Amino acid sequence: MTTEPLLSIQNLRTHFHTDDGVVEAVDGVSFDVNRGETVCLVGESGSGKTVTGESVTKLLPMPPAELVGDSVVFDGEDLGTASDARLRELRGDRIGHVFQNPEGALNPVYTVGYQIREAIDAHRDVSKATARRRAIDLLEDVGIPEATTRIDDYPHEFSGGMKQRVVIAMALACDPDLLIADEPTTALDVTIEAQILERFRELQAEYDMGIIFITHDLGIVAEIADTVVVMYAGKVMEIGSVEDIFENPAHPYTKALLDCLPGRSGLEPIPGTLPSPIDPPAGCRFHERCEYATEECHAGEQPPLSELRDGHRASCVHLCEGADSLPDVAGTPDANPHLGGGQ
Ligand SMILES: Nc1ncnc2c1ncn2[C@@H]1O[C@H](COP(=O)(O)OP(=O)(O)OP(=O)(O)O)[C@@H](O)[C@H]1O
Ligand code: NI
Repeated sequence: MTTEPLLSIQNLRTHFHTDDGVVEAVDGVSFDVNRGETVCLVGESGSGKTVTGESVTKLLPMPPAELVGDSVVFDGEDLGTASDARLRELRGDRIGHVFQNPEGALNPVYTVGYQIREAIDAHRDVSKATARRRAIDLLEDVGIPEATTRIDDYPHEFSGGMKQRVVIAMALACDPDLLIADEPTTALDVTIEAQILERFRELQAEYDMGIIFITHDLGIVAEIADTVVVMYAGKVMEIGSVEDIFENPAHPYTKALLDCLPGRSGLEPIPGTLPSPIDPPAGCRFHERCEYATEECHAGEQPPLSELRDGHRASCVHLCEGADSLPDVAGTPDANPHLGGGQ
């Protein structure tokens, strides 16, 4: 038994070179994924979740993308220096991806059966008949009715939700050690969603698969996550066990996200918008929207992630040096001049 993490991301920085300037989409993100562990990436739209997932095996178009601070170690192997051929070998075999957009993941000119068999053939030496049998099993596993006949249909003959299931089946074709699933169940109804999540769980139990699960749905996070990574504007704001995050959220951003959950104080989205990824503000990237922000939050770098409890860390100046709660500034008028001081 090895105790090394399955995947270790250290100071990942992924930038895009655009006509308007450099987009710092992911700016110093670090976390580990252990075998059998589900790590959920959460955060508002544009936080850098997808770019983080796609940086692992360099699925991004380079250029415009560039991996600046580049340390991704998968099962002891440095993917930062791995060749393109090696990365292709790992993708779809030991590392499976479910993309946020299923349309882009399927080729309209081939049947879904052909595409799943290709995914198997590329990495396994099996007969055509075996690959076909396996493809049918995979389609059944993700809840496609009459998989034996549906396998010969083309992508356009499937509804959006069905296409998404095909994409999930493809990602699972080679029993990956690591599954990176980007909003995999968003297009699906809750019954199928539950069925797919159950399938992930089974594979986890069977093969000790590690999962990076990207989602907006904090209800799913509460259900499936072991560890939660809260991202905002390319940075990790907080990281901890699912219990830490839901029962003891430390960063004001995490609290604000949780407050948007049904049954909590409000259903309103967090006021304000993400800062420009080209010219992010100094200090904490959340300070312009933070009700706890004080002068010291406006300058310098994003505060380091400081440890609150075993493995529970948050990036907030008010929580440094072992303090484990925020100062009592909420509600204090003009604690944060950006918010207009409670007028
Ligand atoms: N090809 C690209 N060129 C320039 N900027 C990009 C590119 N791809 C992503 N970005 C930018 O990188 C940042 C992070 O995007 P990303 O897609 O990772 O966010 P996300 O957290 O996955 O959001 P969502 O929840 O909407 O999927 C955004 O500011 C986005 O505009
Ligand atoms: Ni995304």
